[in-house]
Amino acid sequence: MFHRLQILVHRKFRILAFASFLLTFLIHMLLGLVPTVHRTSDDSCPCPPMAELFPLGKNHHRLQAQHRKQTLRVLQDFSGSNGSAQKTSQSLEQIVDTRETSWQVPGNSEAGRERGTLKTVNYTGSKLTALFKHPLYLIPTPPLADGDRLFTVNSKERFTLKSSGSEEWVQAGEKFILPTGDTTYDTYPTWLKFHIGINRYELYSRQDSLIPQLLKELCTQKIIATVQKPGGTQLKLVMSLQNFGQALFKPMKQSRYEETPADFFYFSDFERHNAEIAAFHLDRILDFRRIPPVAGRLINMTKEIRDITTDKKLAKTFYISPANNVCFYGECSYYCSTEHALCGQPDQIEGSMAAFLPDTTLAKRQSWRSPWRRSYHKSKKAEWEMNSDYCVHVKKTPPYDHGTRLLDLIDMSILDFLMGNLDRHHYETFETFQNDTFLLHLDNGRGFGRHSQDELSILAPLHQCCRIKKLTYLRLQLLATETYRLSDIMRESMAKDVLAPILAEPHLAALDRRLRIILHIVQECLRKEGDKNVLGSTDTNSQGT
Ligand SMILES: Nc1ncnc2c1ncn2[C@@H]1O[C@H](COP(=O)(O)OP(=O)(O)OP(=O)(O)O)[C@@H](O)[C@H]1O
Ligand SMILES: [Mn+2]
Repeated sequence: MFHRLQILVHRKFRILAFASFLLTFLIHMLLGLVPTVHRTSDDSCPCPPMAELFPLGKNHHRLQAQHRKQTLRVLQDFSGSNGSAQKTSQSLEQIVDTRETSWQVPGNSEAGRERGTLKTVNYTGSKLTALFKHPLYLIPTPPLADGDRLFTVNSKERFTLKSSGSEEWVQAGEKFILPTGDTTYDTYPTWLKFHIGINRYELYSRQDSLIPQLLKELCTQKIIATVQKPGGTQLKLVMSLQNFGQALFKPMKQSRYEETPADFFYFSDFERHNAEIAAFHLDRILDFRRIPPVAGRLINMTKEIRDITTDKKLAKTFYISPANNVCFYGECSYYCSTEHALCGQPDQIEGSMAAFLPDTTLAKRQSWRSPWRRSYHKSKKAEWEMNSDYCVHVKKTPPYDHGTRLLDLIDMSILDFLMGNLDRHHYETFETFQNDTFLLHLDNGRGFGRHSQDELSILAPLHQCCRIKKLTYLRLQLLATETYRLSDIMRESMAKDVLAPILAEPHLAALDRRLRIILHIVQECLRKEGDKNVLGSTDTNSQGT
């Protein structure tokens, strides 16, 4: 009898997990496949009813064809000849009160337990709110032209389980609460709004209630299915949420208060869940908006992983430790053994929940090797480490010879230097936008390992190329002022996370120190090479914001 019950429960979970996957897939199909009709389209909309959009196979081909058809937007001319853009940048410089800036480089759960040690901050009001109201954070992105959105949306189609055309969803639907609302858009779940908001210039927009809502859902929505994410070196899980959204879960592998030992190579350190969370906040504060939203969450390993996983191999790695805690180690190419097991207290474990990007069958991504990647070898050096003229070659090599790609990469090195991330071997872009788009900064788990050392080599792209986006430079200057001090803003931004404090105070202090180092390097470049060469003309566009 008990055995039969077990089979029944198991089957039910499998159906649920399958239904969740299918639903996610179908929603994207639905959005991607509707003939190109923009939200503003009028009554002449030739959209077929959703039922006609299936079966999947047929639609998959149609989708690919549509993606191919999307015409590449002609490169905007953001060069110095664009008078208005130049004027904007000049006036922006005046916005930053440089009197407040210090240019001197100086001599160059677990969370709950440590909450008491948080530094007392003696300022009133919200520095974060003030920052996001600053003119440097209000510069609009360019108007979106055809082909600038990742998905085209049928403006008339409301999101309902029935409209999905999937029997499984409709059956599973009783258990799920779907959004309702007056407009079609109101009926989309938050994760879907996030996906359809992605465009050539940004992963998400600035002043939007969407991201706080998405973060909230990532840490509160019921987890209905959990499986391992294949690929990569360390264990990570894909969790399906009650509203059919998905998250990439990285469990806590080491304490946020434990500094990476000086003798460790960057490639042998464990990833840090808190680094994933902090990286998202930092990226947003720098106004890059190139990291998918990440929230912390305390997971019940028994109920939210073991009991609901359809992954037998994963379930088999669960055990009870001598201290009576629940542990598991999963399957992966490194660190997936009893010696590296993840243990809860007794079955609660902290982790990071990253909002999932759209499925790659719907929005293909291109992976690029970083020209400044490390050798990933104990004694071998990469070319850029031996050749100080390395940037000259990079500048001549596509896609770095054109548009803002090199400047985008320099932005990324600034982000990585601030958090001490040496592990940026690749970056990704959405293929449909080809070479003229933002860079996705995925995989930030190796940041925030060391606070007592500043790894200057991460800044090699800035140092060797002596170029930076003007707007990045202006924002960095702003964040070096007392009023908008980076560490204060980061502390405040991360305080909203359920796992706060996310970063130990020495890591926050390191941010301010590293920021001064970056500014010092830029100033040296400006002194040596002049504004025109350093603050490259291609960054005067809004894409550079
Ligand atoms: N938020 C996300 N949504 C969807 N896919 C993601 C997301 N974040 C990362 N990925 C994909 O998952 C892959 C593995 O993720 P990640 O790089 O963080 O793991 P990893 O174990 O550190 O991998 P590696 O060992 O190769 O560095 C990435 O290459 C990326 O394509
Ligand atoms: Mn990694």
